[in-house]
Amino acid sequence: MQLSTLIKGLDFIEIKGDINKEISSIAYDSRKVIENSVFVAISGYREDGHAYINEAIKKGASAIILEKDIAIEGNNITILKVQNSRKALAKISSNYYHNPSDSLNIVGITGTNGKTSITYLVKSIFEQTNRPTSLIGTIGSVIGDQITENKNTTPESLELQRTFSEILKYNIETCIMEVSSHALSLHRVAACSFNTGVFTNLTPDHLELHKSMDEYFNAKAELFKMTKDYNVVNADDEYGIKLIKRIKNYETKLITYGIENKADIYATDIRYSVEGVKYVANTPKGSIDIHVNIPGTIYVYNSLAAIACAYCNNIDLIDIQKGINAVKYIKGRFEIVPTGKDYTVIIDFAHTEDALEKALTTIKQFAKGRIILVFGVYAPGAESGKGKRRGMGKVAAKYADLSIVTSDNPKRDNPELIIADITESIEEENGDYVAIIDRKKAIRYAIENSRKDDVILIAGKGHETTQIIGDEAIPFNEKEIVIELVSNDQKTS
Ligand SMILES: CC(=O)N[C@H]1[C@@H](OP(=O)(O)OP(=O)(O)OC[C@H]2O[C@@H](n3ccc(=O)[nH]c3=O)[C@H](O)[C@@H]2O)O[C@H](CO)[C@@H](O)[C@@H]1O[C@H](C)C(=O)N[C@@H](C)C(=O)N[C@H](CCC(=O)O)C(=O)O
Repeated sequence: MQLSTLIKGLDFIEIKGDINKEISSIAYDSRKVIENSVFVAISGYREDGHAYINEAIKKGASAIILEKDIAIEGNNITILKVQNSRKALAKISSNYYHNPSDSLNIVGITGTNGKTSITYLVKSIFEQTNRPTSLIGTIGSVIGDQITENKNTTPESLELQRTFSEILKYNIETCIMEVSSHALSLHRVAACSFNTGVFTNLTPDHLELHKSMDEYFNAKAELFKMTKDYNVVNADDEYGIKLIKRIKNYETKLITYGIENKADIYATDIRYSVEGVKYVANTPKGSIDIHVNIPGTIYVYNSLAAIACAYCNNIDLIDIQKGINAVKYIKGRFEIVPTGKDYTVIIDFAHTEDALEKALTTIKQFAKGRIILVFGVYAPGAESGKGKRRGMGKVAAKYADLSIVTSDNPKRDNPELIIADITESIEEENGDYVAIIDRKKAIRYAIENSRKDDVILIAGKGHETTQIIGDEAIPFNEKEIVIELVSNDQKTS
């Protein structure tokens, strides 16, 4: 592609050199540069891409997009200075793949909780109408039968636009994707055209990046400026209410959902059991019985959000009903591990105070025995860390009969110190706990000490298949570990 075509629509501070040359590819990592690449220098959190410009040139980059004035070593290098390299990367990536998002029907889902589950529920509903549907999110990108793991929940713009173009090659028209607040703040979705935007809720998380709840909220709210057809918002969430006020005069139509407050799509006659939740969904097109195979109030909300998306896409109520019921489980999302024992083991991704409270109160709705909780807190490496650890400890003490406090992804933090912060708060609330640093040993302890009718909740890592200790990602598949440990448990059967 010619450089002039690639940079079409991009705002520059300065252009130096030839823009009519042919370029071979885009790279924002110097290690991925090939002959005639455009290298985009990004000022990151850990590294500054500007420090790698000369390395990129040595590897063959013939054009550089940058934000800072840097001494360039090389001849015939085109230099394009921009205000924001990440935004520029998004725009040129979209141009490179011929703006694929314009040809897709994209549903973008944001909020602290529920994003992954909603993507799976919406995909399943769409598929009842014989519309092949792709998915991009925490568990990976799903295109046809292929699942590709993603480094991030919402991939960097270059990978994202490439994925969109792959989806079109498969003749798939719909893409349901999770849009993280990081992606919005770091402009990964800057050049995307969204048809529907969904807001689930907002509770403290990722404050290491966003610094305050207001900043976190503002990041999420950006999505709703980028949608063409519908904005779908949870009317029961404090920040959902704030968002409704902010966007109600936007041209994009607003559809609300909820249980408590007045909403366009709402649930009545809710019935809970360990097998899931049943309720009546009321929509402007009529009412229908819904059976979600995953328990808890949170799944009433998640399925209502999915129903709202389906409503916005003109899908019949009967297909909505079938689509939701067809989802039997979602990897690492309140996933009941088949053990064949007289106790229950659940794996859930809950890694915030709010999500942990929701998971534990859901279990309270059906548990006949004790609740044994295995959890840790990942290391965000910022001030928010201690508050989060204490908050999660408090929730554990309130709802769990026994907490086994262990490591999550301690990364470079000292796991003993993380655990000490958690157990300090459990003690203050008179909770019962043991501390076991090694996560596998902690799970073993829970299994060995369980009794008939107990429910073991292993929280925090959900679908993840590694544990990050130091800088190393060690293989750690929680579901496989549970199955192995349970098969060694001779206590009950
Ligand atoms: C904190 C954060 O968000 N970091 C993201 C950020 O990395 P960074 O700014 O730290 O990059 P960096 O390592 O400092 O490098 C800066 C630049 O130098 C370049 N470089 C670096 C070394 C070199 O030899 N050559 C070179 O060119 C890098 O390629 C990069 O362009 O930009 C990268 C490219 O987009 C992301 O992959 C990376 O996500 C990291 C892996 C991450 O952990 N992100 C998490 C926090 C995140 O984004 N999470 C959300 C989900 C949240 C949720 O659960 O809702 C997500 O969407 O995944």
